[in-house]
Amino acid sequence: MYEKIVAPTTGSKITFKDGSPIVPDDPIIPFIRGDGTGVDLWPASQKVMDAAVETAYGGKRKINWFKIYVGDEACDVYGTYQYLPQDSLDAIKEYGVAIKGPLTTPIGGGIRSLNVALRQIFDLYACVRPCKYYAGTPSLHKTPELLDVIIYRENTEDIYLGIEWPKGSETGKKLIEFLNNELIPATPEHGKKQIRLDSGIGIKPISKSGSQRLVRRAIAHALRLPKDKQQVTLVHKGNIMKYTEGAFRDWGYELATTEYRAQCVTERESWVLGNKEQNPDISLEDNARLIDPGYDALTPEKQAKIRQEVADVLFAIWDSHGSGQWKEKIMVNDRIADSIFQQIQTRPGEYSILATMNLNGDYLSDAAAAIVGGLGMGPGANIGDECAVFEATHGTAPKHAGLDKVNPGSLILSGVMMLEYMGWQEAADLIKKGLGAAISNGEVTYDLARLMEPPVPELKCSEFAEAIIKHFAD
Ligand SMILES: NC(=O)C1=CN([C@@H]2O[C@H](COP(=O)(O)OP(=O)(O)OC[C@H]3O[C@@H](n4cnc5c(N)ncnc54)[C@H](OP(=O)(O)O)[C@@H]3O)[C@@H](O)[C@H]2O)C=CC1
Ligand SMILES: O=C(O)CCC(=O)C(=O)O
Ligand SMILES: [Mg+2]
Repeated sequence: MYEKIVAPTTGSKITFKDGSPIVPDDPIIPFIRGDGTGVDLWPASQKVMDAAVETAYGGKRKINWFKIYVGDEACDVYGTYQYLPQDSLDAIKEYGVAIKGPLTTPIGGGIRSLNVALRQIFDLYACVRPCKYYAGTPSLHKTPELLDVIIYRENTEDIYLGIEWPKGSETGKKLIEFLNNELIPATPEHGKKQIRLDSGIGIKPISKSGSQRLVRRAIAHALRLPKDKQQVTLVHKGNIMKYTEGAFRDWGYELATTEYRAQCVTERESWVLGNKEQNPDISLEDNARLIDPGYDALTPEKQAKIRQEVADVLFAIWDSHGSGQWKEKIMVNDRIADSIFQQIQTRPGEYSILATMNLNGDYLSDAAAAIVGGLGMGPGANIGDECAVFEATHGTAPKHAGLDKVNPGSLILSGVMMLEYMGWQEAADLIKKGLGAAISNGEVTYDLARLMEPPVPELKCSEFAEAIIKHFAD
């Protein structure tokens, strides 16, 4: 069935039911080693995962690894430019859960990202990136321990749809002329705007269905968190891009207040309810004034709209959410993207799940990882309804490739996410314990060692993996 790869002769397939995996004790899991530092990261990470599973289950459970090829390694095996062989796609489709090291994307070249291709081919629409502090991890931030967020980044549209035309191309020019001469003049709100003829053009589509399935997963995750972390923040730049970023926010709220009506309260609703709880006789107008501090400066039409909003909230959810019941619900709020970058630094403890569109989530996940120790501590997962591929937030870090130097923490923690997704919590917990203990003990790779006070010697990538395993026994 495969051209150049052979599946393990022992082991069984993971299957899916209603979007969740059904995992045998001997799953076959395809893995992609990755380019650049993947040569160092993968062996270290596999070793830690195997040791954790063996220690936790004493042979009753075992992962049967299935080596598949994507990226530079694939070209060695399948031939020039064969970066993404059909064999590898077939294997991921067949076995459902896979894990990968980083893959190179040349900037500006003809090759689209292999990472993005995998996410799109398997419709892995939720890119889940937790950023949590492990005790003892050095950080440039003063209070990294307060940050404990999970980024839910939409993974299939926005810039990931990758529809672009270069400056000067025939199609690009045609599109600009069509926009300048027909569509823009036909849309009065665009006034006399014109696109410069020497522009490159990129399309940024944000769909309602794509946004809502992402937010649905984010809210479902929030429901599984402890009470004090049951919050979903919709991140957007809707003040500037109303029909893409603003729509993402609106569709998020719509989903929360329909499908999850019983479980959710929005921040604005909580203000309306709270105002009435404080003052049961409060008028609609005074309530409106409190939820919108600029109320008195608004036009009568806008004021009427806010009074109507207050009336609607009280009518719809006072019985189910009023008298303090809303405090037991998932809080859904929204923040403008630039503001959230400063908020996770100045108020790290105030956020939990951050639901984002694609590009905002890309930036935000690197920034949040930096707070809790850097890209060596940033795990991730790409989750769809019938497939999941686990991988770190960082890339191939080419200047460090092959030196047995970089921090395997991100890929190992991506393995932890995979084990948790499989329901193998005992093995996942062992790794988290070993990793935490190794860091607390100052047994770390260069990236963390350079931040430690007092300084500690650097461990190699492979030595860090061994230190984690050693600390399983603590
Ligand atoms: N999912 C994927 O496979 C991804 C792939 N990429 C691709 O990777 C390539 C390189 O991208 P680049 O922009 O350099 O970003 P990278 O994330 O690869 O590296 C940037 C810097 O982050 C630090 N870093 C990254 N990984 C680790 C680690 N494991 N341990 C410690 N520090 C780490 C290093 O900083 P320092 O040197 O200061 O210590 C490194 O130089 C590009 O082709 C890009 O497209 C990028 C992101 C994701
Ligand atoms: O595919 C790439 O090269 C970049 C992907 C990326 O930056 C990410 O997934 O965070
Ligand atoms: Mg990125």
